[in-house]
Amino acid sequence: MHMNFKVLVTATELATEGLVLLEQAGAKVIYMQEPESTHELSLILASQAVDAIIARTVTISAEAMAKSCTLKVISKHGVGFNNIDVAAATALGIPVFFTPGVNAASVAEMTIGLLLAAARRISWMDKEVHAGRWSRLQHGIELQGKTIGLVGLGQVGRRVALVCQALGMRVLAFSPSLKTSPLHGVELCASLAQLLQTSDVLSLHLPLTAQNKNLLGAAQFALMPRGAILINTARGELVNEVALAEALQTGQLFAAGIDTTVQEPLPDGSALRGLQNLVITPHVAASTPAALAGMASGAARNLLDFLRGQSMQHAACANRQVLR
Ligand SMILES: NC(=O)C1=CN([C@@H]2O[C@H](COP(=O)(O)OP(=O)(O)OC[C@H]3O[C@@H](n4cnc5c(N)ncnc54)[C@H](OP(=O)(O)O)[C@@H]3O)[C@@H](O)[C@H]2O)C=CC1
Ligand SMILES: O=C(O)C(=O)CO
Repeated sequence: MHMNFKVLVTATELATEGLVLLEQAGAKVIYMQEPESTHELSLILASQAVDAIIARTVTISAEAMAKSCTLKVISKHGVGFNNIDVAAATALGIPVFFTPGVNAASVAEMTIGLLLAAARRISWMDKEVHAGRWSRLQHGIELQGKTIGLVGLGQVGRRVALVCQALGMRVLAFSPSLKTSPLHGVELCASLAQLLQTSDVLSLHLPLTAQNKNLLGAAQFALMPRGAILINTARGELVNEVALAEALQTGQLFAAGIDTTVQEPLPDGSALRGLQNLVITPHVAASTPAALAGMASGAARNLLDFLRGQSMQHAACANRQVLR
């Protein structure tokens, strides 16, 4: 069915695999010039008849949604929909769809990359050698025989668990809704505190919600064995960044590897800037061609199916009640 409608992508581009689906359906696709600008988002929604948003990382607030009289559906390009005010969308009868699983392999691979880079000080040594210094005294640590604690054991966490087992690590996990472990050899902890106390490495793989903002701060780092490693490819706001910087400076943490920060892009005055034992990437864990294709086509398909009035029974929806 050919339709006449407008889709706003909150980025400067969309992978061809999604774009083709939209264009074949007759959509006019528009983009943002500054993908992190809430101001630009509001301006577009106020001035153009947008029917659907494909949401990347910019905040989609109640105020922004209220600017539009035509918005019918929000389709998250990815998994973590914490940047979307789902309660406000629900009040307006707007469903929020997302695309579980399609980026999990890429995110798990980045998690392992950050873990190895942090444990073996790879990024720091690389900079040293490029700068003409042959520094061989910064010993990294071996992971075999160490314990990794996973907070969240969903699509990403499970993949990370399997690779860590192959590295010879003991794998523990905390996920409140799990009563039995879904993976052979992965032991469940009864509480986050228990996980923290027993983990040489902690890796975050849970969604950000209003309840778990600042899940990790000074008190939680103090519970961990001295010299532990933190990996965060989930969301920056799960971690108090000032406490993280201090733990890295005092040696309470040996190193950290993070792909997400509280504010993105990382602001000039951030406590995290310049720390030698911090490996940091700009929220790109899911930015491989394979994952981008999966997210773009999944997000496009979700909004098209919804606008065509098809059954959304099998689609992942953050506010399924509006579909009834
Ligand atoms: N850096 C990046 O580019 C990317 C980041 N992400 C982030 O990673 C997160 C995980 O992704 P993914 O594995 O695909 O998501 P999943 O939904 O598959 O897994 C999340 C898991 O976390 C569990 N969980 C929920 N609340 C808690 C809690 N308080 N403590 C411990 N576990 C909890 C969930 O359990 P239950 O379902 O029972 O509630 C679920 O098993 C996403 O929410 C997203 O924020 C994801 C993709 C890309
Ligand atoms: O899928 C997600 O949650 C992402 O962060 C993708 O960038």
